[in-house]
Amino acid sequence: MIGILIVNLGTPDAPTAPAVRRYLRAFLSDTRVVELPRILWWPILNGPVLLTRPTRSARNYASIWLPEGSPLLVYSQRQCNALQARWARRFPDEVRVELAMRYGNPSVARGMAALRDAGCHKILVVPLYAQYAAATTASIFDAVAHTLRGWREIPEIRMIRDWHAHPAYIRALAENIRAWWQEHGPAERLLISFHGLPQACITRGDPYRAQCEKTTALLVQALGLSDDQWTQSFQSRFGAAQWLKPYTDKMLMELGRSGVRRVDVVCPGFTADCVETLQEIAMEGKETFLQAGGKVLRYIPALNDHPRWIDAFSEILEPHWRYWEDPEHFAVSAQPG
Ligand SMILES: C=CC1=C(C)c2cc3[nH]c(cc4nc(cc5[nH]c(cc1n2)c(C)c5CCC(=O)O)C(CCC(=O)O)=C4C)c(C)c3C=C
Ligand SMILES: [Fe+2]
Ligand SMILES: [Fe+2]
Repeated sequence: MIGILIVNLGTPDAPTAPAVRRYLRAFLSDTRVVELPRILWWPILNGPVLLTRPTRSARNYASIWLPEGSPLLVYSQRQCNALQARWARRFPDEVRVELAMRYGNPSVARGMAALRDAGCHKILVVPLYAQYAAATTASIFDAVAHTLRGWREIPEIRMIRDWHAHPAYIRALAENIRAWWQEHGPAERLLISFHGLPQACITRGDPYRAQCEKTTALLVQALGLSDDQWTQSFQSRFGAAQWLKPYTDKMLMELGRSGVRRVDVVCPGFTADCVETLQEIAMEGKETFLQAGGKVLRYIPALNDHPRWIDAFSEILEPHWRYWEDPEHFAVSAQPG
């Protein structure tokens, strides 16, 4: 049996300040996420950040919470279930898909143990991020490695690094947007917004910005947009440092002020809708745009568990685990040196 561990960021267990505090403490204690020396960061985290942010954040989560739970968890779980169902039809008893969260529940340790207990000796780790950043992708690798420290027999492991330019991903994004326009009519401007990252991460070598720009270029080309029909920006700034620019909120203000009346926003970096898309863009971003003079802001939903994304995602993942079934791969490594 081959195990597929799909890993997303994580989300609070409840839309309450204590649950958000627990989640933020785990998230923001990660040295991959905040790269400041602990002696500087610890008092800031345990002081202003964890005293004030959980209350405000909990309100944001409450405004988008689903009956089944946090949207990030609900949509990520549906993606896993759909992948599992799809593969169970085509390759009975060959693959087992588990969802894990880097911070909070269900944990990486639990997901790995579930795969081990199901008899998986080969595990493909899939961070749910199309664009690579050390803060997100590499941190998932850390969590997997940390879990394996407690195992005597470790499985064969592969990890997908990113899929920012994969034709199936670009096609799914483009079809998603085209279907939206067919149903709701076209917009004046498409704003393509990615999660931000501190500028210093790029200076230190993260390929994140370049990968976001590549995704945008391919998407715009697939949609056949001319340069005056789209803009790209980065959202979700955190803290006082410089983040990637242009900032999404500033861009929405500028668009509103410059007389653009109708803007559609799409967030290709998020495969599952979450507080950053449903609250920050669809609610807060909309208010910003309208206050600046805009008339209509529409948020185009993420790929979530739409069949066109499950098709594309399985196309992206299959070569990575079916490689284990390919006798040629073993023949190469078995050649006498
Ligand atoms: C898509 C890729 C992501 C990158 C890159 C990323 C970097 C990053 N994020 C923070 C701080 C916060 N992010 C928060 C939420 C959040 N971030 C991502 C994805 C990326 N983050 C997602 C999918 C979510 C949503 C989680 C959910 O529960 O819905 C939050 C928490 C929300 C809040 O309090 O506003 C923080 C904080 C940093 C510092 C960082 C890079 C260094
Ligand atoms: Fe984030
Ligand atoms: Fe946010």
